[in-house]
Amino acid sequence: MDFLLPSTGVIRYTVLSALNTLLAYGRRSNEGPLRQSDFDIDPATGFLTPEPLPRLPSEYRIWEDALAEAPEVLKLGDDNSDEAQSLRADGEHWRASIRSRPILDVQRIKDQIRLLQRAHLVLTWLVQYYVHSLPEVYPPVPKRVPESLAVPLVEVSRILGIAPVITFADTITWNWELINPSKPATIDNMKLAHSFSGLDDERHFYQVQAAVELHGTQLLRIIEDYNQIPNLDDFTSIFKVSRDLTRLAAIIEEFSDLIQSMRSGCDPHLFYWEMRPWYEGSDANGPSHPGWIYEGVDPNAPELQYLSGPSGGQSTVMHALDLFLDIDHKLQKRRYPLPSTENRRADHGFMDRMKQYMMGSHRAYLQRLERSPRSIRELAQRTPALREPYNNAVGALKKLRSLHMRVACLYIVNMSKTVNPRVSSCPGANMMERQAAKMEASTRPEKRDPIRGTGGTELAVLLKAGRDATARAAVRN
Ligand code: HEM
Repeated sequence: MDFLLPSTGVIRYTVLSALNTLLAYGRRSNEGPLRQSDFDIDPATGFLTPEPLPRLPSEYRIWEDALAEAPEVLKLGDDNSDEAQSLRADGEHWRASIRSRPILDVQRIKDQIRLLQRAHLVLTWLVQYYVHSLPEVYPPVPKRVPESLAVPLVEVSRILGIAPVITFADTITWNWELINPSKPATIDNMKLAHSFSGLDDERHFYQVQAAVELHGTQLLRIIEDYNQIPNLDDFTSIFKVSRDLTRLAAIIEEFSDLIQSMRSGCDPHLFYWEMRPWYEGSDANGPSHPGWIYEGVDPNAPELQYLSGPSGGQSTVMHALDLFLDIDHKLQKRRYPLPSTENRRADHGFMDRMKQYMMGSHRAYLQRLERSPRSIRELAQRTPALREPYNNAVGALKKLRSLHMRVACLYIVNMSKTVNPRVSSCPGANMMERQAAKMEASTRPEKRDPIRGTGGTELAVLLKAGRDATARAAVRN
């Protein structure tokens, strides 16, 4: 049964990863109270950096310049509009210059976390621009990421402990600037730094998610307070926990309102056809499609397993919430109602895998939270006065996941049935393309792959399983 065993690369990576975490956090071997400041979490901005990332120093200027130029000259590879055709030569020139660039050494910035984050952002955006502007070919072939991008990206990612691909951090938590630099980082004083489509819809899409992250700082404070209460059994402590759980339910409802507000500024059709194609990672089309090749990088390098696109599943705030309320996504605990057959079929490793797309320090925060001996669910089970507030928080999270499923359905499942607007400017080809799309749609149920999320997962099954796992956390009276 060799195929069930992890490869030596994976074992090496797991051991190195564990060693890394031990070395970085060894100072706290005698773990004291959980403190956010130990994990590069800012009290005001949470998992967002406290200030906008600085630009890279002059020796990396070719990366910054290429990123500034990309939106001017690159279009999606399947774009045959007149404008795209007129830019084709410029686009090829941009890609050729990326291929001809030297491999820059990142050692000079290896101790400067904000510059490393900026390098990750710039390189991952360049990779997406490069790969998705390549002209489409049939049958599809693996897309090759030039070594001038791939090699430094893998190196920077190793230092940060994050996947070498565009992540939630590169699009949301690091991708902003201040409107008024003399004022603090609040959602009203932030503007988007980079956008693929240039559309207001893309700005809104990022802004809503950044608002959830910023709002999440209140939730992080509740978690920290909970972990610092000296004695959980006295009346004052129970009263505080009860009040905090009630506040937590309200915060989760506010997250839901934010998700709901996506519709007011982000058009589903534009999201699906103009924005989402730029985010796709190596596995977006499922296992039967060829993925990407990182030139100059050992193809067995363990981090190359993590090349999916960005996903809300990479939000550290949402993971912290799940861990605090003890949501069992992996179906390891005996809870009721028992999981449905469809729930069992879901990708139970998804949320765990998504942690590899976070900064090492944020992943370490989650690991520390996971090891916390104080389960709030167990406390609620043995304390009648806490059952209702706990269940209300779980109920609010279940409602959020139901709402999120509807949003994902509207923006992805429904839109996947519409026709790609990027068809040839030639009316004849246009008509043929539409005809082909119609025929494809009519054969869809039997022939098409399942609808996948940005992270390459079977979307509906995954999201339903997450909602049901949440509902199962509720404690019984
Ligand atoms: C247009 C808006 C959105 C769409 C289309 C969307 C779509 C998706 C999809 C397809 C997944 C499945 C996993 C994957 O492969 O990526 C997912 C997961 C997830 N999304 Fe969203 N999402 C949207 C907005 C949000 C927002 C605003 C949040 C912030 C709370 C969020 C949080 C999550 C979380 C936490 C997951 C992991 C699965 C789970 O916890 O249930 N999403 N999303």
